[in-house]
Amino acid sequence: MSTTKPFKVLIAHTDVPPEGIEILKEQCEILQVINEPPKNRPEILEKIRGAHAVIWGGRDILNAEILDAAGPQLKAVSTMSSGINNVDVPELKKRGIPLGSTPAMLTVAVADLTVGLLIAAARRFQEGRRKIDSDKWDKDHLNWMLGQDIRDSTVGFYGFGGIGQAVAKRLMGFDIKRMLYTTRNRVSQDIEERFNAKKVDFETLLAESDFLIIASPLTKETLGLFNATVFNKMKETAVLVNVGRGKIVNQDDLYEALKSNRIFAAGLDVMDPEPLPSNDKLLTLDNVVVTPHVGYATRRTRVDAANLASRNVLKGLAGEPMLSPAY
Ligand SMILES: O=CC(=O)O
Repeated sequence: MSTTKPFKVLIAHTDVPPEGIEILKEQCEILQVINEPPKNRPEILEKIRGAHAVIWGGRDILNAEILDAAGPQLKAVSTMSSGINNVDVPELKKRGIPLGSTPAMLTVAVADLTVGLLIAAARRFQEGRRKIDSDKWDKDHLNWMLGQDIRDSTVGFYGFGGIGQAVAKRLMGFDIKRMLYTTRNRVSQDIEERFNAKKVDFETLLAESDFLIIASPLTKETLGLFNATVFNKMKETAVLVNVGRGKIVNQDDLYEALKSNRIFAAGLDVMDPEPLPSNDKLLTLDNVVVTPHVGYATRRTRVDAANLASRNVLKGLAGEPMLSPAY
């Protein structure tokens, strides 16, 4: 009996959790990339030939070259991520290929980490660790290592989609005073009421936030938006948290703002570039806490994301709308 399956799917990641792609197996032959990025482009170009769908990931860009190598039968692409900046979206659209992504699967894990970064930056975890490492633990002064209070604070969100709202939900337990948000479109009244959140203009967000959380995608409008001019409009006690994309922040300007204590601290899961070199000047500062873009690096989240990406491509292959379309 022939075991030929109607579709071929390329998994362009080396280590997608197998249980996340199990559902593809009934209908699809699975081709898996074996070599690690960034050196696996030749392998991808080779293996994608004749593929009907691809689960895309990593740093490399899925662009015309990859699509040409695949051939005209390619019907569906899904990332296992929220951001789709590793895909040439106009090129896919031009060819009428649907793109899926998996933002909803990431929300909880990223929101948890955001709260962690907020606390770590506000309460000076990085500096505290360095004090211990350098035998500078001061037991004699009451004003040593004082941090910022979260209770009764104003938390501002630049971007108030799924991740922002999940952070807001978690922060409800911290007795904060109010939440402000800046987005292009107002969220529903129901959501505003649930979080006691108010839409404000960018200037107000900067001036009034004690904690300012960037949870928005990288776009032409957000590229480099958080620069020296912006930091100069923030409170000196403000804590900035970025879980969006590194390039939303002008990192040289952030370095200066932190070094001069123009703002109090920053907690960053995203940087520019990534990986951030270990000799980057940002890492010399006490008042920045960094994590290596691990917002959604939890076991369950990876499986969920792979599962949704698989379901997206199965829908695309069936000519149906994807469960989580990126456009
Ligand atoms: O940053 C993570 C993602 O966009 O999935």
